[in-house]
Amino acid sequence: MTVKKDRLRRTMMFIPGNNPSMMSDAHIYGPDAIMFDLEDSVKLSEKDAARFLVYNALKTIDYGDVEKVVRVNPLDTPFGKADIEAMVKAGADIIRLPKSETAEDVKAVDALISEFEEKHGIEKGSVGMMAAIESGLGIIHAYAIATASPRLIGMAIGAEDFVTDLKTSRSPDGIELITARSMLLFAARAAGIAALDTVYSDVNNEEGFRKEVELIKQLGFDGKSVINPRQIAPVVEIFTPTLQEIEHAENVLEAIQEAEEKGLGVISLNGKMVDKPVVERALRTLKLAEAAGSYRRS
Ligand SMILES: CC(C)(COP(=O)(O)OP(=O)(O)OC[C@H]1O[C@@H](n2cnc3c(N)ncnc32)[C@H](O)[C@@H]1OP(=O)(O)O)[C@@H](O)C(=O)NCCC(=O)NCCSC(=O)C[C@@](O)(CC(=O)O)C(=O)O
Ligand SMILES: [Mg+2]
Repeated sequence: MTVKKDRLRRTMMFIPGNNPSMMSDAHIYGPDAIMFDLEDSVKLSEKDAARFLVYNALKTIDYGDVEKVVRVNPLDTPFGKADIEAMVKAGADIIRLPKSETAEDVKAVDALISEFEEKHGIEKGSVGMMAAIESGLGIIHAYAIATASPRLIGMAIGAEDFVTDLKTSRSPDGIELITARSMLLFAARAAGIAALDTVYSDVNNEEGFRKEVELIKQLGFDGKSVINPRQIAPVVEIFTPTLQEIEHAENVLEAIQEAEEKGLGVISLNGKMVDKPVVERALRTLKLAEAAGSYRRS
């Protein structure tokens, strides 16, 4: 079995790897994925303990359908290799590499995952990967990174580190991130993998959060990392097609069927042109609605 590339990944909720109470309840809040963090939310003195905690959580807690992602430490730290071995052995679905800057960074992790799959009797190729880009150099290499391993299910931007690298800070409208978000998105789409947005750190600012989710959805992202259960519902709401959008998509499909019966490739629906790309978008709307459980194909 290879890793499932096209499942819903609207919300990936970070949990600090040294917080057992969050680990035991996280799936109850209904994220699409849980992202256990062994990297920046865990201080150096707790790295080994956090790895052990996450290992045990993966081995003993039934997270149901929620995807289990682990953000490991980079390989240029003393923890990266041990993190990867423990998480592959524990049954993580996806290994997330932070601060990816080159295709070689991704290839090195891919090779270790292969080694540990074999060593621990895990099905070859079944552990997926995500690469997080958090620097200007990473963005410059985005397409090479996106195509560096068949294990990659997606690529994410890590905005807090990224703006630090840029020598700026995050603003309410996110102007400093617009080019990087777009470049990451182009690379992900060209490689056929998911594009996942970064965290919004001001958890009490729901209005600002919603604005950011609407922006990244409009740009084309597939989902967003969240850091708190309160951030899950707004993302799901914004990423789930509305009844009006579902109805419109159905009307588009009916209209194009009518066009085909008449031997036409283009037809007008309420004064607007319906052609192949419009049909593709309608199909995607219905697929998203179906995956979100708000639509069933008749
Ligand atoms: C933000 C805050 C402190 C707020 O605390 P608060 O106390 O105000 O939370 P409350 O809302 O009061 O919690 C109500 C109930 O929910 C429970 N609960 C809360 N959060 C939960 C959760 N995440 N998972 C499960 N359960 C949770 C809580 O235990 C309580 O349960 P209970 O007591 O039973 O009622 C807290 O959420 C938190 O620590 N978040 C995780 C932070 C984290 O992981 N950061 C690292 C990743 S970012 C990074 O590294 C940057 C990056 O790399 C990112 C990139 O790459 O994109 C870059 O560069 O940008
Ligand atoms: Mg970061």
